Amino acid sequence: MKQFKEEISVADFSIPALRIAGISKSFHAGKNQKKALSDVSFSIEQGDFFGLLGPNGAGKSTLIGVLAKTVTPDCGDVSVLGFDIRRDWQQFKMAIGIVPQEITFDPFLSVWETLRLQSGYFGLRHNDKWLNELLEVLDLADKKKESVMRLSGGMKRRVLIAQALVHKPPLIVLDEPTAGVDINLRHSLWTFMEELNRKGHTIILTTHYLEEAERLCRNVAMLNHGRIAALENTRDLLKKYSKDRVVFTLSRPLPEDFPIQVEKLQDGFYCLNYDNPEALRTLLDELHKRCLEPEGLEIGKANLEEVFMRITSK
Ligand SMILES: Nc1ncnc2c1ncn2[C@@H]1O[C@H](COP(=O)(O)OP(=O)(O)OP(=O)(O)O)[C@@H](O)[C@H]1O
Repeated sequence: MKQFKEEISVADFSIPALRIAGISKSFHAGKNQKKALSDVSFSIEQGDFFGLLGPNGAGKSTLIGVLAKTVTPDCGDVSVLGFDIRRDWQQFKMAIGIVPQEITFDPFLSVWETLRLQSGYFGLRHNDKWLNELLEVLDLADKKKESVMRLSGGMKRRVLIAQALVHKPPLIVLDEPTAGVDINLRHSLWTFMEELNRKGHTIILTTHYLEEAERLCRNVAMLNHGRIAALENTRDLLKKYSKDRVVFTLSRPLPEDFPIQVEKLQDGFYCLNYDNPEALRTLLDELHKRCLEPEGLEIGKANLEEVFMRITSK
């Protein structure tokens, strides 16, 4: 992935990149009412790489819809870099770029025309230098004149990203940017997002690929049934809800008086969850003392998937 030439200008760092306060939203489906968001509040600092996670139907897209002003909340306030979504809509929309999940383009336009049109939406007339740089960075330069509808799925996704960045928004929201994308493109998109973040953009990422969120996001919010179920630094969350574990196999059963409490998974298979790597050394020493050398040993690291399962099954 190529490097950006231009850095973005940053605002007063004491102002949150995004502030969401008391957002609720219900949808009417016939006689029934579905509460998609219930009193959701959180703030994201400038420069953060933030994961918005949650199972299907948790309310992520509804929240992004609120940011895009395609969903009107029943109550609550939203501001980006201090600009209120209602009072300061012009500044708000200049400060945020949303990469939607759905791929929708005008089928008759080329890549270049799509980006020019989007620039026009923001009133940017002399934007060609930046648009060319975006095409270059996203490896789309040779597709400039091609009709967007003729591009492959992965290329279309890149155009969606370029489209969201035409006005160099300080806050970028990526709704499932890697859904259905092959592993090579996924890796290059990660590099691209990291580069944007390094240049000062605040990034909000929603994804169902939890290893992706674990790798990229410094902080995460987990939504569940429209409520914030966890809001924390990713590493702290891992420490709190997930443990490292070792699964080991023995040819003989563990003696009843074995001093360490381990879980028996099935005959010959045992598991120990631990916080401190010292516990693993102690386990191996105790096994060794009893001439019980493990035949197999597999170490698993704490991961966000486990945290997610615990929090969302509560
Ligand atoms: N326009 C709508 N009319 C009625 N119900 C809706 C509407 N939009 C969303 N919902 C409901 O609100 C809830 C939250 O949906 P939302 O799409 O925000 O979840 P999500 O976390 O984005 O899910 P996914 O991961 O599947 O994209 C769901 O129960 C959904 O059916």
